[in-house]
Amino acid sequence: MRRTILVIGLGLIGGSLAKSLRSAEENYIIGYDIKEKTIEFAEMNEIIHESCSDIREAAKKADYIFLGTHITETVNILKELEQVKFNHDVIISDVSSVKQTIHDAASSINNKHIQFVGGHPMAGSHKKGITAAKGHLFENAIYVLSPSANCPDSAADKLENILSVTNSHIIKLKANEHDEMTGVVSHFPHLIASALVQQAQKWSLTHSYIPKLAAGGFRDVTRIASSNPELWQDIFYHNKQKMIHMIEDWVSEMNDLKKMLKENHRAELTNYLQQAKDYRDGLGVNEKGAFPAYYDLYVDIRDQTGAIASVANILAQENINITNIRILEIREGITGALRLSVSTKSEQLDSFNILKQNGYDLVLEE
Ligand SMILES: NC(=O)C1=CN([C@@H]2O[C@H](COP(=O)(O)OP(=O)(O)OC[C@H]3O[C@@H](n4cnc5c(N)ncnc54)[C@H](O)[C@@H]3O)[C@@H](O)[C@H]2O)C=CC1
Ligand SMILES: O=C(O)C(=O)Cc1ccc(O)cc1
Repeated sequence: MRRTILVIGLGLIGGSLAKSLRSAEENYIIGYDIKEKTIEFAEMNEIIHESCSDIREAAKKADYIFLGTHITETVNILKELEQVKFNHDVIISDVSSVKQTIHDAASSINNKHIQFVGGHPMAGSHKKGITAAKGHLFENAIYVLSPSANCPDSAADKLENILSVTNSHIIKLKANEHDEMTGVVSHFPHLIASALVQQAQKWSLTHSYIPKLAAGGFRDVTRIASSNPELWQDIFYHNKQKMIHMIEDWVSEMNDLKKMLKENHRAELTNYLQQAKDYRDGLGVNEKGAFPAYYDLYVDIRDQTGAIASVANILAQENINITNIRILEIREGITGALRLSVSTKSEQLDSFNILKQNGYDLVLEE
């Protein structure tokens, strides 16, 4: 049965969703974006079947509408869709990183044809716009659904059904609990990453070697500081109360650490670090967690042409799919470490054995 799906906002997430939904034959995708260039790109690359210039008219044709815009814009578009004179029921969803604002806006909608189910795919990147969109972006990621109070269960079920093409793992959460948890593991870390970079930049004014010394650890923990500033400002603003609470929590945590150092509580500090390590090491083990399960291997390679391709080829011949690949602190002419991730324990062991047989020096992360 053909389904008409309107995607409004064809950026990184809306574009990725449109691509993924388009891969199911029964889906007919109409796309809208305020940027003309984005629509042209979407049409040229067959991300959508057709574009539209009037979202109210396009909405009338749709069975499902996805809002792929930033949160403030999503609230405005919801108000506009409320005015549409639908002659059938329509399921509307969004992809916003904060759910309570959207939930409040959806709850005040007075249009009997609209069934709203909030959504948030827990996958993305530091990039923005349709050129960064990928059809497989949500594969293996958690996809949160947050149905509004007056929405029938059947709407969430239907949405879950059409989202199955994304190969994500759907979980249902209430808006407030979603915002609290993503506040802790997604929003607040972005704030801290930017603060760490700001601190390094200030110190670098008087310590010129800082950029050269900023190696693996600093790069790992600050990767997300390269994300889209307009988007993250909007996310922090809409989750403001929880962010303020977490900043207060953090200040108190830093004060505890300061005290441990000042008073030479070395055993207490070791214990603090050990507890953090144990919790961090345990993340990713559970397949249903927000961190998809991964199993890592560290391979020593030379910095020379084709080094990565050789490793990838050996694993490809064994039908082993590399889910992530990263070069760690590679320096010219010196042996470098390649971190490979695979998705099962047995693939990790097989990769270890086959690469060892091929003469590679490597370690396996337990
Ligand atoms: N960036 C990420 O990693 C993730 C973002 N999200 C959420 O996804 C949503 C979109 O974020 P991104 O895709 O990263 O942003 P983006 O900046 O890549 O895309 C936003 C798109 O919306 C378009 N747009 C702006 N105003 C519009 C309007 N009035 N009507 C139609 N189109 C309009 C823009 O032209 C752009 O193409 C946000 O609500 C964000 O919280 C969710 C998961 C991950
Ligand atoms: O790039 C990363 O690590 C992210 O943090 C991706 C991300 C960004 C925003 C979300 O709401 C969900 C996931």
